Amino acid sequence: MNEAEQAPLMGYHELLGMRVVEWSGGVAVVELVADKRHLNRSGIVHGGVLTSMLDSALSLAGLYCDVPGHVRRGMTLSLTTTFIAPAGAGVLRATGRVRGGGSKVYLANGEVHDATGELLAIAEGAFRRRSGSESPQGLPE
Ligand SMILES: CC(C)(COP(=O)(O)OP(=O)(O)OC[C@H]1O[C@@H](n2cnc3c(N)ncnc32)[C@H](O)[C@@H]1OP(=O)(O)O)[C@@H](O)C(=O)NCCC(=O)NCCSC(=O)Cc1ccccc1
Repeated sequence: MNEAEQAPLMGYHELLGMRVVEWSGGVAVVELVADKRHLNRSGIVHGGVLTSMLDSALSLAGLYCDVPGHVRRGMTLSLTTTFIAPAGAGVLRATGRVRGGGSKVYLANGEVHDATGELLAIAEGAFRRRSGSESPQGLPE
């Protein structure tokens, strides 16, 4: 991915500080540098931050578009997150992979690791592509 492609994809990404750092057909990787704004009262990263990262990585894994100027859009139907270990401030990395599905609905799973490689959370979900976003060519932005 080039630098332009790493720009925040949407206002919510910008708000949380998420960046898409890898994206190809069936796989997406989202990173966030957690600081004190992402922590809960116990001083660990709020589970909603990890869930947001997983929602983005898993959904984007099924929305990769290989045509410049085109985009594929989708929505989350369900997402289940399991929190494995507490996360501190620092680099967090969520990876999502498409595991199956059809032209509209797809199933994905993935996980969040910290910079040491510790597994923090896992998730699986169901997602739906918008009409016109079924093929990798997508639609004009
Ligand atoms: C849509 C459906 C799953 C029903 O499906 P069907 O039986 O097929 O029903 P139907 O034939 O009536 O067509 C439905 C029409 O409804 C529209 N539309 C509805 N919702 C949205 C929407 N959110 N965004 C855009 N459009 C939406 C849409 O135009 C569609 O028409 P289309 O054919 O595409 O042009 C229903 O249960 C529902 O609305 N669930 C709520 C889903 C939801 O809000 N999820 C949470 C937010 S997702 C998120 O933030 C995570 C994320 C991060 C990064 C990247 C990507 C995602």
